[in-house]
Amino acid sequence: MGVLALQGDFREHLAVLRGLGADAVPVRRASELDDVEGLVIPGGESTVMDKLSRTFGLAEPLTERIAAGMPVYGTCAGLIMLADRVLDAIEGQQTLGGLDVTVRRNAFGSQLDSFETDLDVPALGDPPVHAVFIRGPIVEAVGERSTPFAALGDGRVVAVEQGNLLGTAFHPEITGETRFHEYFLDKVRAAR
Ligand SMILES: NC(=O)CC[C@H](N)C(=O)O
Repeated sequence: MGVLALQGDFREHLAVLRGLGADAVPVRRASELDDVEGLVIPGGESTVMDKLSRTFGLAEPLTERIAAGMPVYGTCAGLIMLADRVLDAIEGQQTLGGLDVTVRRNAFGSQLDSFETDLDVPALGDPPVHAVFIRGPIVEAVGERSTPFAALGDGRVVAVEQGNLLGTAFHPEITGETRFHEYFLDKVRAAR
């Protein structure tokens, strides 16, 4: 398992994955990407992650691996990196793409930039997920190829799935929640 380690909270993801028994390694260059079967893209700042991934020559191989079916789980900025379309992006911001969704960056406005809530995630069962949003995005439009995975009480989509891709607008890696990573590791095993 790889965790994209250019920027953001990659250490937290490595810790959760290792706690689940996965052989998890940081990925900072294209040669390291060749060695992994699945990848987590952490939370952080999507604009910075975008620039660094292009500077370090990772953007192209990442896009190719995603298109070839590598399982990828993106949290928050990682979800933005996976989205095919981004609203409120900065000028010139690019994404890796793959997820047929439109996300809006920093969607919760200044007062609610960060908040926590209990979220029902049908695919994960009980109990509800304690979800922490930190200047998180929202999924404004779910395209034909992707499916909502979780929504807020008002119906706004905050997690999506599309084949081997999974994205959450919040951060399970910082709350002791392991079910998303377990669900994702199952995808990685199934893709072998
Ligand atoms: N916690 C996060 O990952 C924040 C995402 C950040 N606001 C962005 O646009 O990339």
